[in-house]
Amino acid sequence: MTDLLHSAAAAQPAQGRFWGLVPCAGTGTRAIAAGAVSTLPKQYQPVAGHPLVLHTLAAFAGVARLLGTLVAVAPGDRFLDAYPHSAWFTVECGGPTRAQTVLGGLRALLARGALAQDWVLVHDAARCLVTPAQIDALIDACAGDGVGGLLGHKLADTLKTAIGGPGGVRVASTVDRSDKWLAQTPQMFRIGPLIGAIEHVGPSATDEASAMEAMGLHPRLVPGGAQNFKVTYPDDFALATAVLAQRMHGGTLERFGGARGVGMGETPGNPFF
Ligand SMILES: Nc1ccn([C@@H]2O[C@H](COP(=O)(O)OP(=O)(O)OP(=O)(O)O)[C@@H](O)[C@H]2O)c(=O)n1
Ligand SMILES: C[C@](O)(CO)[C@H](O)COP(=O)(O)O
Repeated sequence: MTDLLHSAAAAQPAQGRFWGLVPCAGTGTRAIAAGAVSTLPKQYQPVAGHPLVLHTLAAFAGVARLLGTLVAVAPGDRFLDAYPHSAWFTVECGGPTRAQTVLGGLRALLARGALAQDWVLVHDAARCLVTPAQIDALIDACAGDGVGGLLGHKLADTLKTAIGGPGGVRVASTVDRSDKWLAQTPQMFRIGPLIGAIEHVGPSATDEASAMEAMGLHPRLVPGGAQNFKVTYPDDFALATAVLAQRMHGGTLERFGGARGVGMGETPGNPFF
């Protein structure tokens, strides 16, 4: 894959090169119900018949402009060895927090031929419903931007703050939601500035945009969609399965016929792709 990475990078103009980076080193403590039979990390739990992260990676494989996608896994994690594909490769650079995993992945991209001015699209392994069209829309919206940006979703519900006390959790106030968005991924920034921002803000940054914001920048918000949610709680597996099943049976699962020819049997011995 490294050779392929270098030759693919050499073939593209340096100003408009795009990489994927999928942090995949979490454990999913909120998603795995207490007493669950399987303690596999959530990104490897079966969803619509396949490990969750493979749906995520299939979407990235369907985006022609990506030179490759680095999947940042925990040290010693060989789960994805069983699913080789020309569009992605794993690096065991997972850290104790998501930001540390992302930082390890960014440095690994540079070590493998990416340039500091290249764009990177960082995307949660756990957002398995993203589509190639959404990823392309983010690239279209941000490739000419001086900062970069992210997919987001405007808040649909009334927003409350809470106070806890002996009487249980109670409403403290209702907040104006007119300017509130839920931050989604992918989040797209140039590799060099993003490394600088994460190093500056430290390991607790929960997303790339907040690190860039800490540098005084204002990332572009690009509408994603309600379906691009993050599988976080036990109920989310059923919801993700239902959406994927509907897309498969409705014939709208474009990721299976993506730009890289992602279809059944591309990789011998791999039943998914
Ligand atoms: N140290 C970490 C923590 C998280 N992630 C990744 O970051 C994404 C978003 O994080 P989240 O949904 O919070 O995943 P977990 O940390 O696994 O979940 P939890 O907080 O419930 O344990 C996931 O794809 C997860 O694998 C990571 O790569 N490295
Ligand atoms: C990056 C993210 O998906 C934006 O919503 C999210 O912050 C990651 O999950 P976490 O629970 O904050 O680790």
